[in-house]
Amino acid sequence: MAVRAGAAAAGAAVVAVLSAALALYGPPLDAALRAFSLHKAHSVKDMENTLQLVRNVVPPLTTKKHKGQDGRIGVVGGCREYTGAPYFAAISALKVGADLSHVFCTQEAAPVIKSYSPELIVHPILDSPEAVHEMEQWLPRLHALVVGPGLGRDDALLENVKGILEASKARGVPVVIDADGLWLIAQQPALIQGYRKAVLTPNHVEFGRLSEAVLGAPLEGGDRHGAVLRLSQALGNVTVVQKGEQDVISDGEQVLVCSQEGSGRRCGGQGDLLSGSLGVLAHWALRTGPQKTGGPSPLLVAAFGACALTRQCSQQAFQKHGRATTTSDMVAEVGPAFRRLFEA
Ligand SMILES: NC(=O)C1=CN([C@@H]2O[C@H](COP(=O)(O)OP(=O)(O)OC[C@H]3O[C@@H](n4cnc5c(N)ncnc54)[C@H](O)[C@@H]3O)[C@@H](O)[C@H]2O)[C@@H](O)CC1
Ligand SMILES: Nc1ncnc2c1ncn2[C@@H]1O[C@H](COP(=O)(O)OP(=O)(O)OP(=O)(O)O)[C@@H](O)[C@H]1O
Ligand SMILES: [Mg+2]
Repeated sequence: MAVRAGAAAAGAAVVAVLSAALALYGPPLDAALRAFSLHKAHSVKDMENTLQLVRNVVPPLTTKKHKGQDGRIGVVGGCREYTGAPYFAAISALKVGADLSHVFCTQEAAPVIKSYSPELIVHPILDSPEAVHEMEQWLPRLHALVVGPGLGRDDALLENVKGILEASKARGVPVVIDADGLWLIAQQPALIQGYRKAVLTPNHVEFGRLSEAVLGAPLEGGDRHGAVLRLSQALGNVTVVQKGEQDVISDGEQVLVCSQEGSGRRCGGQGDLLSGSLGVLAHWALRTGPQKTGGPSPLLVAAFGACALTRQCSQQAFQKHGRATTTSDMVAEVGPAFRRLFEA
C-alpha cells in the first residue's frame, strides 16, 4: 500500500477522459472537441484510477498456466542499420511478462540480434521473397505484433511488411505500429484505416508526418489533445499515442494524458521500450476486455500503462545514471518499475 501511494504521489500525472456519451450532443467531431474542452477544465485527477485499470488487466502469476499463455509477441523490424531497436522492443515485451518474444528481421540483422540475447527467438525472414508466406505460418501462434522498430525504409522490406499487416488484419491480430512502420502508414494510410486493433505510437516527427498524410495539414503548435483526437478519428478510431513531454492517447472518442514523471534524458531507444511493452499490454487488455478497463477502451488503458511504465523506467534509470542513462539502463528497470506501478 505504501509503495502504491508513493507511486501515485511521485507521478505528477494528469488523466483527461473525454466521454463518448457527450458526443451525443452534436455532430461527432464538433461535439467530441466541445466535450473535450469541457473536460479539460477539470482534468487534473489522480492518475491512480487509470493505473488501477492497468492493474486489472495484468494476469496473475500462478502455477496453473503453461508457457505461452501470458503472451507470445512478435516484433517485425531489424535490418542492416538498426539492430538495437527490435532488440529493445522484444526484450521489453519479455520483461513486462510475455512468455515468448520473437523478432522477424532481415537475414543480415538476425545473428547480431541473437547475439544480444539468448532469450529472443529470431527469424531471418523479412527480406525473403517468401516473407509474407513465412509470417503467415507464425501469425496463428502470436498474440500481438509490434511493427516497425529498426525496420528501415527499403522499398522491398516495406512491401513485405504491407503484406504482413494485411495478413495480421485478416486474422484479427492486434498490431502496435511504431518507427518505420509509421513511415509506411504515412505513405499508405488505407493499410490501417478502421482497424480497431491497431495502435500507432508516433514521436514528434512521426506524428507531424502522419497528420500531413492523413489530414492534409501540418502539425499545429497548440492543441495536442485535439490533434491526436482528430488523427485517430480520421483513421477510423485507430488508437494513437503521441509521445512527448506528456503522452497524449486517443481512440477518437476519449483522450488520456500520461504525465508520469520521466527524465530529461532523450537517448534513442526509449520509444522501442514503449512499443514492445505495449505489445504485451495490448494483448492482456484485449483479452481481459472492456468490463475490466471501465470507461476507457482496453487499448487506451494498455497504451497508458506502457507510457507510464516507460517514463517510470526513465526516472529510475536517471536516478542511478544521470546524463549517462541509456536505454539499456532503462530496460534493467522494467521489473522494478512494473512492480512499483502495477503490483503494489
Ligand atoms: N539502437 C537502434 O537501433 C535504434 C534505432 N532506431 C530506429 O531508427 C529508425 C529511424 O527512427 P528515428 O526515430 O531515429 O527517425 P529519423 O531517423 O527520421 O529521425 C531521427 C531524428 O532526427 C531528427 N529529424 C528527423 N527528421 C528531421 C527533420 N526533417 N528535420 C530536422 N530533424 C529531423 C529528429 O530529432 C529525429 O528524432 C527506426 O527504425 C527506429 O526504430 C530508433 O528506435 C533509436 C534506436
Ligand atoms: N519531452 C519529454 N519529456 C518527458 N518524456 C518524454 C519527452 N519526450 C519523450 N518522452 C518519453 O520518452 C519515451 C519515448 O518517446 P520518444 O519521443 O523519445 O520516442 P522515439 O523518438 O520514438 O524513441 P526511439 O529513439 O526509440 O525511436 C516516451 O515514453 C515519452 O513519454
Ligand atoms: Mg521511435
